[in-house]
Amino acid sequence: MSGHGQPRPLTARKSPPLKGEAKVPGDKSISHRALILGALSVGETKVRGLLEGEDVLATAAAMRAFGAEVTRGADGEWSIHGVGTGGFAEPSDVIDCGNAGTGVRLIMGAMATTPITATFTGDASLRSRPMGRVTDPLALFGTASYGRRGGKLPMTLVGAADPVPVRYTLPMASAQVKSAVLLAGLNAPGETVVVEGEATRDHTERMLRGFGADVRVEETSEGRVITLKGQPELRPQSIDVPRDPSSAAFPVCAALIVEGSDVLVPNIGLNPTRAGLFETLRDMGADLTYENVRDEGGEPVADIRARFSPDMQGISVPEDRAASMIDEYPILSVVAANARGRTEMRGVKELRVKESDRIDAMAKGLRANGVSVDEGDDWWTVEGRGPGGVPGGATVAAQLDHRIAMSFLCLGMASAKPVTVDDASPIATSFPIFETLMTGLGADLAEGHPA
Ligand SMILES: O=C(O)C1=C[C@@H](OP(=O)(O)O)[C@@H](O)[C@H](O)C1
Ligand SMILES: C=C(OP(=O)(O)O)C(=O)O
Repeated sequence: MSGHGQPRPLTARKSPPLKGEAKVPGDKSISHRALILGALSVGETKVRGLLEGEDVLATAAAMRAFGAEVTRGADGEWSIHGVGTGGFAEPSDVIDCGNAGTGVRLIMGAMATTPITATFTGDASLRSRPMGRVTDPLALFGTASYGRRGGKLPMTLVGAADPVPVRYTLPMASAQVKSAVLLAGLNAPGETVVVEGEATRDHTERMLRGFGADVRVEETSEGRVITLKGQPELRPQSIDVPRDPSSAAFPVCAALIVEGSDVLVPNIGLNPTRAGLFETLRDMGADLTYENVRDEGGEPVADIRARFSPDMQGISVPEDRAASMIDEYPILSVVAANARGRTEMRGVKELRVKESDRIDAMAKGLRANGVSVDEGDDWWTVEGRGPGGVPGGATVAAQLDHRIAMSFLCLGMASAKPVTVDDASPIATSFPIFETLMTGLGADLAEGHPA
């Protein structure tokens, strides 16, 4: 897993035009959920297009540790024989979720209302991230947790023996916290209610319904009120995972900033709770079109075409869009550096508690490559240098963060001098084919530092 081996420096040089089709892997959020809900239903769930990145493979291993049978067929189709709601067995060893915030937080929720004990850990990045945001609402069900100071992993959860249903208002915009509470509510009697002030990705609600749970969503003056009826018998499903918009963001944005590019990224999930980046790029003047828009398995899907866009202007990104593009701010800032004028990103303090402090990581790396960045607690601004105007030439720290590593490699594809990331190994957590895919489009990526 990333962070356990030798660091692997990777350098991106100015790229010739990027051309062709970029088939990105399956959606990470949907992949985690398919494994977890498959493990909580009785019978066999089949999943095609599962993301086979380290984060999701850690969740697959965890589901085995809780008693589900999880296998991969030779054709790449995954099969999960679940144990039913409340049927998780007590794992005989520590659950290592690697780099995955989504994995650990959703699994904590899924086991929290079963009378078993489990201990969770992860890599150095995951061990630095806050877990209190999940264990606080889980305590309301009757779950006890014992972690390091500040609510950090390693952490032991003792599942509630007599869970009570919960009504919880999210204190921050987080689909992981919302999902943990809903998954815990599955094994509590009565109705569990989550209220979210800002809409976050709704894959858990959609997939719970697909598995036969009773989930109601109402828009009220408080926000979205999600009500789940506890103790359903989940029915196994056959799931086709759409390709990940958060991975699509990299070839799309690289095409917008590399002169002469024209790239088609087919079959991308465009759930409105995930598509904020593409709207923002269009607002900046990007040449980006949706082709063949359709509905697949309850999720909107389209092919995205991105062409070199020399006329992009910096904008002030609407704050209420933040949740729908939260993982895309690092790559947006790379596009912003190649646009004209200032791009302002506000209401984004959640970026500080991701795999790295993403405002800090991007600000340091952009400055080192000749881009001016200003930042406050929950905002940052990037001064555009115009198309191809970034000097480049620096090595940046990826800080065990896949999105930071991929963003700076895309920066290097459009900069005057090469850009190096000190360790590209975290990319395998979410986008294991990133290098092959980008070099297939024409990008110049090479191991090591520039000579
Ligand atoms: O629920 C999910 O699948 C995710 C939710 C988001 O995290 P938060 O819930 O912390 O905002 C996002 O950053 C992460 O990559 C995936
Ligand atoms: C924040 C991310 O993931 P996670 O929280 O699952 O580690 C991400 O993939 O950008």
